[in-house]
Amino acid sequence: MRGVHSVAQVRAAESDAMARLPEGELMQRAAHALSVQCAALLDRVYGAHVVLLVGGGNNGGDALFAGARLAARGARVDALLLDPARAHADGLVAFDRARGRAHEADPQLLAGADLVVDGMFGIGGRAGLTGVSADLADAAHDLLTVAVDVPSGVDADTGAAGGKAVRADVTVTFGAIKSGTVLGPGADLCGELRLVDLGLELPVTDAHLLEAADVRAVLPRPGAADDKYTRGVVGLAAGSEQYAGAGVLATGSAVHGGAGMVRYVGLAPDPVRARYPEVVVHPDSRPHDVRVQAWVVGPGLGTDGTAMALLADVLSTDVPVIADADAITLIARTPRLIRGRSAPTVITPHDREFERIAGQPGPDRLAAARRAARDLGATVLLKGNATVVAAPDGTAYVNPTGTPWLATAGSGDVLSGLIGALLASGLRAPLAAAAAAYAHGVAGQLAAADGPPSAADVLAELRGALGSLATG
Ligand SMILES: NC(=O)C1=CN([C@@H]2O[C@H](COP(=O)(O)OP(=O)(O)OC[C@H]3O[C@@H](n4cnc5c(N)ncnc54)[C@H](OP(=O)(O)O)[C@@H]3O)[C@@H](O)[C@H]2O)[C@@H](O)CC1
Ligand SMILES: Nc1ncnc2c1ncn2[C@@H]1O[C@H](COP(=O)(O)OP(=O)(O)O)[C@@H](O)[C@H]1O
Ligand SMILES: [K+]
Repeated sequence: MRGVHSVAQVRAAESDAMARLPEGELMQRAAHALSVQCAALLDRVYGAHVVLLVGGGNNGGDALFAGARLAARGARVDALLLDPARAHADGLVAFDRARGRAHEADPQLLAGADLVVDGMFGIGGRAGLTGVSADLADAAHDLLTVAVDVPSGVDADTGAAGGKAVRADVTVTFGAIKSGTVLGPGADLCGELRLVDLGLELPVTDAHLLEAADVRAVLPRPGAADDKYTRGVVGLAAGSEQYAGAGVLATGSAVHGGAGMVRYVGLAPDPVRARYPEVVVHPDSRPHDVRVQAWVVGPGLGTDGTAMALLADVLSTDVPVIADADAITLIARTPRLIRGRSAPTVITPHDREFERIAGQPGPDRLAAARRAARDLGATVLLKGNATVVAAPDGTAYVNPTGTPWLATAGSGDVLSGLIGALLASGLRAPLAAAAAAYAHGVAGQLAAADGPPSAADVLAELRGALGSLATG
């Protein structure tokens, strides 16, 4: 797991480091690392044409010092100054000395560049570019682009990008992973994120970026002493006559997600029975009558009185519950159903479901998920590109896997079933949700490799995804 930090935390650590170190040392470390990364991206530094986009803050200073190093190695380096009067003075001197050429910002000067270095705005940046900075971002669009610290136009805390932002191939980020580089549009706009260690002393953080090794460490593996019950039994209260497929997908995902046994008490048992003979179907039982270690409730359940009664029964049990889809809509009407639970609850809203249960998520998705988790006393998995999982105590995980192809009907049902299987294995709720999001994202990527995937295709890749994660 890699720690994710806020801009305020990074600024505090930077000012501590600056108090200890000679003046300018931090920026030199940043610029050195940046120039090394830029050089590695060029076939050859000597003779390469590099264009720097230089803002009026320290982000521009980093770009100028790095550009000076590349110019000293024989690159032809042009710096386009957004605001010549405010360009970093020492950086400009170093750049001049290395025979770099500074110009007023003109998008036409980007033509033919081998590499663009985006040093317009860093952690001082706001979401969205306008005017000449937007024109420069447009002109750089099809060129190999390295963002300095954060792509310009991306809010370094939230990842929000407003209208226009730089789309980088590589982002060289300094000292810490800022939340805006792994969340929201920022996660995508960064391209490949490369962290440079500046020797900052960062505070312990409760936000984490998941890695494959974290998932490997928690995925359940049956031992010699296990039987189907000790591995964990999942109960499914999903599917209805109208939405039978959702029940089938969520159930299938629990089956392939590693549960020892799956029991079904939903409202459309026949298709589940037909598709998954290994599932134990209890057509006339209520949740309290069957023994499980975790419940999945909601996908395709409907929102009528029967669905509400089934949901209330599930939530009145004392085992972990993952509530999705229609269950979220129903819980939004009666939040006390989950507030008073003794066992953990996970809810997995997309934005519209989140809005029903906790108001608009807004641009700060990490803060929104944390607020809802604290308020509801539940683990909240807020879906989207870079899914966020927040626990009631504020611990949060950001998932880096997945693909926009996952935005297909039923793919959320696959996620629910997998979370259920991991909860039943005894994994703590926030980790179960986060590990499931990671594996679901990998399954989505595998499924998308063969062409546009359906939710059934994602489900079909789940075993492969879990297998490859388990073995590394
Ligand atoms: N501290 C250190 O020692 C180290 C710092 N380092 C580097 O410093 C960077 C932070 O530098 P920084 O604080 O100077 O802010 P930076 O991001 O350059 O620019 C802020 C300026 O831009 C403007 N502006 C912002 N967004 C805008 C927009 N969308 N559209 C238009 N204007 C916009 C904003 O204007 P304002 O909001 O004030 O009106 C303000 O004037 C950091 O990311 C790292 O690269 C490293 O060298 C390591 C050592
Ligand atoms: N733009 C996107 N990029 C990456 N993943 C996405 C994007 N949009 C949605 N997803 C993922 O697709 C899945 C969709 O789930 P959901 O909306 O619940 O679908 P359904 O209700 O049809 O099953 C979630 O895992 C979500 O994180
Ligand atoms: K930048």
